[in-house]
Amino acid sequence: MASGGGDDAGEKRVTDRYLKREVLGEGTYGVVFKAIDTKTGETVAIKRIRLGKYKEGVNFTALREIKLLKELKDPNIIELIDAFPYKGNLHLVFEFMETDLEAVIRDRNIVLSPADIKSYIQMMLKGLAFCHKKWVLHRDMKPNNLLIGAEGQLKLGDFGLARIFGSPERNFTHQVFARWYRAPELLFGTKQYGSAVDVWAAGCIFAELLLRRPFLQGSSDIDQLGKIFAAFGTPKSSQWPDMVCLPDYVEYQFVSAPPLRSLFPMASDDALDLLSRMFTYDPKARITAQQALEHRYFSSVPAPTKPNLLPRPKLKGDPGNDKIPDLNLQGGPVVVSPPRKLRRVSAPDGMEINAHPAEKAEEHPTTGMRRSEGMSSQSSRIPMSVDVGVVFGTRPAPRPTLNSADKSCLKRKLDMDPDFEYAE
Ligand SMILES: Nc1ncnc2c1ncn2[C@@H]1O[C@H](COP(=O)(O)OP(=O)(O)OP(=O)(O)O)[C@@H](O)[C@H]1O
Repeated sequence: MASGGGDDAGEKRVTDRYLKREVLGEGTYGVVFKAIDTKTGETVAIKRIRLGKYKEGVNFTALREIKLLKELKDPNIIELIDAFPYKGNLHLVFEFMETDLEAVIRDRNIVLSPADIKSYIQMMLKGLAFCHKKWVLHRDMKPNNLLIGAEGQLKLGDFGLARIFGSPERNFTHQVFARWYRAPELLFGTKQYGSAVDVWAAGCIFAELLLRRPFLQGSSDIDQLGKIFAAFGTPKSSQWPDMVCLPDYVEYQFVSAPPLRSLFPMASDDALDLLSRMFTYDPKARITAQQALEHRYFSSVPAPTKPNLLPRPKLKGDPGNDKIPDLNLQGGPVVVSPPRKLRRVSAPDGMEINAHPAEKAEEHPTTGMRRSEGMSSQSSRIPMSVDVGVVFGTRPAPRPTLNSADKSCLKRKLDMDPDFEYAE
């Protein structure tokens, strides 16, 4: 996993129980570091969430949900071992995982066989199906949230955290997920969504394993829809009747879908069939995680590779491991644009998408050129080529603060280690 220098390398202990080791990295919610659980001798990963930045306080719902996550135990879900406040931060203790699926996909020395891909997808769907059965949505499915243990087992990480803490860059309810993994109903602004959004994202991850690059790399929400429509065709209202009622729905120029086989030339017929069901436009008609597990793709040959036989990416500290370049394959933080109305643009060959004036003035991620500055009308067409992920920066996050009442509540509410002494 990622490693790096710590901002508090001098601090050795997190409570009497956890002995701190190196920083593993920093994500949306805060710093993650390695630690030793002196009670069990196990290595753990502690995610430190800065509560000081939260404005509205950690409410009872959040505490209840953290408690719920602690009870969410499944072989394909990262275990939340413990949760406690310490020095004004909330600490979430997870089982330690060696690497993640993004590292596997990016490691050019790894050849993934169809059986390996099947194994990863099966483990991902098992974790997802378990959580959906318990009425928990993930809402941030992407390859670097799929962690891989020393025995090759894949586990879903960050489950439910998007719901509990939200995300600094995703202020609106439908702005969950990194953009490339966002379902079309979210891009059309739905506020009422269900487990189907996780299945769409899982389909994107399946596609990414097959292609070894992110599948639908939109550079803005509008562009993301354009990428989706270019791949699967513009949805007809007969395919997705509720689409026209969605808050940000606008009519798009009709684009017909290329054969799915042309997008995934190496995939088996069964893999393509499952993919097409995971990418069904109407969330109500989209296959569920449980149904996907029962799809013939998993019972046909080849059988999924056993987790302990899956290829292992080079890890930090492995001999001869070069630094993996940071390609920002996830697209980075997502900037939320104010709600906007779209206007239609002419479509000479039926391939242009509707573009908003603000969209047209957006800076091109790689050329730095503004769309309105001399980019030909071709540039607003839905490109089928792959863009590199873009980070446009972040904006300050409104976050709840933890007041003393919240702190004592947190201490009471979390099912904490009886040995733990709360210390400021
Ligand atoms: N259970 C774990 N075991 C080992 N490393 C972990 C664990 N959880 C997270 N990490 C590592 O810690 C770092 C930060 O993880 P975190 O989940 O906070 O953010 P992220 O996944 O990098 O980004 P985002 O917050 O956008 O999902 C990453 O390098 C991640 O791989």
